[in-house]
Amino acid sequence: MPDTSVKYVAAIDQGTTSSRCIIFNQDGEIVAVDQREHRQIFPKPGWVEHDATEIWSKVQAVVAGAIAKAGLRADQLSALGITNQRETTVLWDRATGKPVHNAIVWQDTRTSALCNELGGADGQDRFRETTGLPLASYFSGPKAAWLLDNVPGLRARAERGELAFGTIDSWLIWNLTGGTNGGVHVTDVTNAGRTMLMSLETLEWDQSILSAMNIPESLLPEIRSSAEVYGTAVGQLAGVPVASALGDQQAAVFGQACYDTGTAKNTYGTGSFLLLNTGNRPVPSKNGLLTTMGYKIGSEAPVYCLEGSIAITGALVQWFRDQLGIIKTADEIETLAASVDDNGGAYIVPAFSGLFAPYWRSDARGVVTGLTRYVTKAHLARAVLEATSWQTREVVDAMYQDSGVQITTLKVDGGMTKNNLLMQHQADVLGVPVIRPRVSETTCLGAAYAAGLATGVWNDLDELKAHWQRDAEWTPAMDAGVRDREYQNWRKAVEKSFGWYADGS
Ligand SMILES: Nc1ncnc2c1ncn2[C@@H]1O[C@H](COP(=O)(O)OP(=O)(O)O)[C@@H](O)[C@H]1O
Ligand SMILES: O=P(O)(O)OC[C@H](O)CO
Repeated sequence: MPDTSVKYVAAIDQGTTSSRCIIFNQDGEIVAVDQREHRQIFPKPGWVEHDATEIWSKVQAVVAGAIAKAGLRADQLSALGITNQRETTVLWDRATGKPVHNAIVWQDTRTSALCNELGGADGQDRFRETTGLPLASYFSGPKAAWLLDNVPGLRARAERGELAFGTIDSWLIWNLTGGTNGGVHVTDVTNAGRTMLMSLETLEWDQSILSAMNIPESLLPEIRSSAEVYGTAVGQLAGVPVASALGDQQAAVFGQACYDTGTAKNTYGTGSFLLLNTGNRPVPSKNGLLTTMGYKIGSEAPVYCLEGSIAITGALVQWFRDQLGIIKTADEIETLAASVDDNGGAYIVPAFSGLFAPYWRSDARGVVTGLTRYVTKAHLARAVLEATSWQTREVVDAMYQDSGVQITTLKVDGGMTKNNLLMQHQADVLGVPVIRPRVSETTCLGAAYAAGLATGVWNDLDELKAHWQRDAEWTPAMDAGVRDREYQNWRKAVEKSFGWYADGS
């Protein structure tokens, strides 16, 4: 039976491949977890969609599952926090509550040509000063513009004020708080910051970008902080304050207690996202990173981050398993890779949908290079894992060049961090210790923390920081000469991936 004197906070993590709900107690410990996958829809090469209605059903199911497993009633939850896959774009009809098209997922490349067109003479940097982002198919604004221009009737309906735009946080909050029956249409600064429509300075929609992309403001949600009560849930969570929203990578920053300027975390999932807290001012990037929001607690000053977004890391392990069939489970890759001492000279650059940070090359495609007859599947298994650590090394180098901050330890989380060989290689190629916390579900934890701060479950960041505990640490052991030589090889391999896809779409 749950302890009735303890306060509980629920968090929903709506991710790219699955949704989960985790309930935490006041010590930040997990009480119950429920998780469900949703369909990945691939209508054409490079296109990736989700059914937002299916996502909403799965979210309701995992909330019910987690509450049941915890043996709690909704009225025992002090708050609900939301964290989500970022950039994925939903348009829905305000009157019916139904999406007007499948959601366009962050990985979808259909807007590459539109982005090239929008860039004009300024190219990728046209909106960078205002938004911190290079023009790339990754972000939501061009996805919304594409829908308005390509789905018959949508532009007229949007101009009549009949439609709503949202990233997944907005879609969930609107539904959780009543949908067509009074649902609130809001987003938080971390999600709004990934649309390429928000100014990092004012934290408001930027009129000149809206007009350049031809997006009516009436579509857009109100931008709020990441930790405040947006509304009260109805339905199975009736009465629970919906009290936080954070993009999943920013939620991991919050859950990893990266509250001090100069602290960083890397989350290793489908892709990997390394965020460095740069304090209360945005730091512009000249080296292929994103300047992005970290979080904003109520009326406090916003915190900014530099981000190195890597599109494919864990997804390369999935490809090795599912497309090549060399391993049967993701865990097997460690045993196979450990059966040899090195990569045998082979490198794999997983530019499956171009390369994100620090290159932003939509013309890149994957390469396997350095092959000789000596190379076995075990060497390739190593090359798969090393692709993750080398890509991370490149974004860490870019962080240093942009911010002058030399990362002295790296906090890590996500599904790949259970791979010891990978984590050791990561420490080796960065030359700094890599540390994993005891609660590895840092994304949900961050959303729960923010919701709990907004509702008085926790008082301040110091209290949250005290919950963080080390679980495992890997220290660098590689000879510096070997490391530098291998890094050069990696960079040569990356160059070979450029220019494979001529029109960049
Ligand atoms: N033992 C392992 N070694 C390497 N990669 C792994 C291992 N176990 C899982 N993965 C990878 O981790 C990813 C899943 O991590 P997760 O944090 O759940 O990702 P996401 O939230 O993006 O779905 C998958 O891409 C999978 O291939
Ligand atoms: O859902 P994830 O964990 O793959 O994260 C996706 C990122 O938010 C994309 O920007």
